[in-house]
Amino acid sequence: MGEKLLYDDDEYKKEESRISRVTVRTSTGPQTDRTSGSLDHCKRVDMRSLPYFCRGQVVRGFGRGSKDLGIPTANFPESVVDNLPADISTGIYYGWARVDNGDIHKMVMSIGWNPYYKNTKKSMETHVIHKFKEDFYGKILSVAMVGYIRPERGFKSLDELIAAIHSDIEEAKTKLDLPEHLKLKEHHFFKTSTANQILNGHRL
Ligand SMILES: Cc1cc2nc3c(=O)[nH]c(=O)nc-3n(C[C@H](O)[C@H](O)[C@H](O)COP(=O)(O)O)c2cc1C
Ligand SMILES: Nc1ncnc2c1ncn2[C@@H]1O[C@H](COP(=O)(O)OP(=O)(O)O)[C@@H](O)[C@H]1O
Repeated sequence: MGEKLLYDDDEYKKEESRISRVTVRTSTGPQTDRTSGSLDHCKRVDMRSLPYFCRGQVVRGFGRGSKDLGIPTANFPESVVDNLPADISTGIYYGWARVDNGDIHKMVMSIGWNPYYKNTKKSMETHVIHKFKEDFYGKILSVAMVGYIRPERGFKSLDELIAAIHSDIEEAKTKLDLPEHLKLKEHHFFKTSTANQILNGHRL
């Protein structure tokens, strides 16, 4: 299951044209890496490409999120990852998330190969900033990615990775309180039933 964007009406068309404008500018020159403060040849994400909306069923990952990091991350299936537009860069994003038709919560998401763990498969992993009573494998996760935080990085220790994720969570919490981000909680995307699904733009 790999649903991208689901709308029924004109909103859908408007949003679809915006999605097709998604761009990531890759700079060839040196620029400041916001997380380390060092000069680095890194991808600069054009914020105008966001928000990006997607939806899919939560599948099992390597089980490290809760065990190693104390930060559970819900994984999207391959079909969702493989259908990301090429111009959505890997890296760490923040936004809004909803499990099935539940409440909308703040979230942070990592897209890429988890350089610390040297994964061979690209993944999209969402930490929902909320304490759930139980796991939600198999449920439908809807996310609106609204802002970019930083590129993925390798770390010398697990503690450094954990500290970086906690700092991402704090940044997400603050940024998502901005009016332009708060209004996305009311977006039509979150009002559509998860039962009404479109797979990569085609109604199922
Ligand atoms: C906000 C956030 C930032 C992350 N940043 C990195 C990173 O910079 N480098 C990295 O290797 N993994 C990063 N990760 C991914 C974690 O390593 C990953 O979620 C963890 O390995 C759990 O994977 P699992 O769900 O497959 O068990 C990040 C995850 C989140 C939620
Ligand atoms: N706040 C949360 N954010 C994300 N997932 C959560 C949260 N609370 C519970 N979970 C559950 O934990 C799972 C992720 O745990 P994790 O240890 O990272 O395992 P996995 O590698 O299988 O994804 C999610 O799929 C979800 O069912």
